[in-house]
Amino acid sequence: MTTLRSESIGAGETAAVGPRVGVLALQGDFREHAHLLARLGAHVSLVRRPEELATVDGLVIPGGESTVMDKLSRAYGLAEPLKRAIAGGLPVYGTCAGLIMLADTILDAIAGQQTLGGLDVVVRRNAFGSQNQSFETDLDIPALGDEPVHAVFIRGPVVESVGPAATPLAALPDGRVVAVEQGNLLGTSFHPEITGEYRFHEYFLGTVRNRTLNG
Ligand SMILES: NC(=O)CC[C@H](N)C(=O)O
Repeated sequence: MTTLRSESIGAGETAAVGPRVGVLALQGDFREHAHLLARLGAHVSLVRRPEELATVDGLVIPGGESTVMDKLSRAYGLAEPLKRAIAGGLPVYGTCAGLIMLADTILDAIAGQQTLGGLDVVVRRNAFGSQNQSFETDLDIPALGDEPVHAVFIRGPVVESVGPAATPLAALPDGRVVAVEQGNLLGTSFHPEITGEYRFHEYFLGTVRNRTLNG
C-alpha cells in the first residue's frame, strides 16, 4: 500500500495523524485528493486492492473516467468489496466520475457500464457537453457556510433526479442539482480538489470522524 503521510507535503503544514482515509487510485485525479486530505490532517492511503480498502475508515472516489474505473474495479476484484463497504456504512465521497460510480442509476452510460450504487439518485454523464464546454461558477452551499464554493465542471454529470433517501446540497442557478448527500455518502459533479476548496473534504472528514467515534 502507498501511504502518503502528511509530512510529505511540506513541513509546518500538517496536523497529527488523523482518520484513515483511502483514495481509490485506479484512475483519475486521486493524487489531488490525497494531498488535500493529508493537508487537512487525514492519514491517507491509496486503495487499489480489497486488502487496502479493508484498512480505511472512509474513501474518496476521484474524478476521472467512470467507465474506466468501473472496468478496473471489477478487474481488480474491488467492485464487490466496495459495494459491501458502502452498504455497511463506510463514508464515501465521490467527485464527478466518483459521483457517477456512487449513483444508483446512470443515464448515457456506455454499454455494460455498472455502478457501485448507494446514492438514491439518477445522474446523467457528460451532461454539460465535451471537455471544451468545461466551465467554472460560484455556488451557494449553505451547509458549508456563507462563502460561495468555486466549482469547476469538467465533463461532469448532473443529478437529474434525487430520490427520497438522498438530499440535494447544491444546485446551479437553473435548478440542476450538482451536489448530494445521503447518510455517509457525499457526491459532487464538480472538483473541489483542484481549486483549493477544502470545505467538502473537511465536511467529509467530519463524517468519517463521527462514524469512527460512534462505532
Ligand atoms: N471529470 C470527470 O470526472 C468526468 C467524468 C466522466 N465524464 C465520466 O463519465 O466518468
